[in-house]
Amino acid sequence: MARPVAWSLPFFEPSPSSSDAADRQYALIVLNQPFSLPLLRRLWNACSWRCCADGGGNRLYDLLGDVLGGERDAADQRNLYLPNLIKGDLDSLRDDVREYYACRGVPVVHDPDQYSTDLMKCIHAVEEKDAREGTQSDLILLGGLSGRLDQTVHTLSLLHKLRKGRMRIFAVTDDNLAWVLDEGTHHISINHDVFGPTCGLLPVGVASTILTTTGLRWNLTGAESSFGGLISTSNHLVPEEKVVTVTTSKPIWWTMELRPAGL
Ligand SMILES: Nc1ncnc2c1ncn2[C@@H]1O[C@H](COP(=O)(O)OP(=O)(O)OP(=O)(O)O)[C@@H](O)[C@H]1O
Ligand SMILES: Cc1ncc(C[n+]2csc(CCO)c2C)c(N)n1
Repeated sequence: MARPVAWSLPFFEPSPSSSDAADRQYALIVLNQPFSLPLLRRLWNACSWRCCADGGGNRLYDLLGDVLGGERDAADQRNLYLPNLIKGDLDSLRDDVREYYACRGVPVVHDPDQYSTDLMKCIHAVEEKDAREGTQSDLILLGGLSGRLDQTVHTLSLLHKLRKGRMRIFAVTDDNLAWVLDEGTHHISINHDVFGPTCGLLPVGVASTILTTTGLRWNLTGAESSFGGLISTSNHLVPEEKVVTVTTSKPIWWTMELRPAGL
């Protein structure tokens, strides 16, 4: 029997405990989807390397321009949030944004391949960076769970496919934090100030799975879950339980709601 996998989420802590911070380092990929400034700040500060996927650069640039005080303050803000890389087929990155970041030394890499998405190109860039620098990053995707349905399903499929890789990959929006739990047992540490009340276990990409849980309002005990049958949506985290456990016979998407005031 494989040992349980422990999941802590230090990138959502205002000041991560030194043991969490020492354990793992994170890379951020900003996708072309809306996000709030508090969410950007939290994730940006938790990551040591940041990359924009094509039009993700526009999102970063525009959000940091929406500050009180006019263009000067916007420029100051943008200088505090310079990505390490912008990469993609560059059909979405605006010329003014490209020029702004290129002038400040941000590499803007054009990869014209039309058989891989900008998200895949950026994940590859993180792998290359890790190989180059001898680091091992976990990955946070900012966006990718809403908007266009084909892109959303692409995110669901890609993280499912990459679940056995070296990197842990999380998808984050202002509404959700979600990732794939591989077959086995998982212990997920929950900060109830940040997450809840709702959560879900979504059998995407598997015919069916057998689930046993603790720490949820509606726990499952050896229950079969499938698209054609039961899916645990609109479940609730129990505030008194600091750890949720999930045992699953096949990979499953785990998703938690973010509290609006949690950041
Ligand atoms: N509407 C959307 N809904 C969900 N995710 C999106 C959406 N638009 C973009 N993304 C994510 O942001 C990344 C960058 O998007 P961008 O708009 O720059 O390029 P795209 O041409 O639409 O996407 P791609 O080239 O990857 O197919 C995409 O690879 C995808 O992961
Ligand atoms: C079967 C198949 N379907 C769609 C595409 C198109 N496509 C997939 S990824 C990508 C890059 C977008 O930046 C594009 C255009 C393809 N090549 N093959």
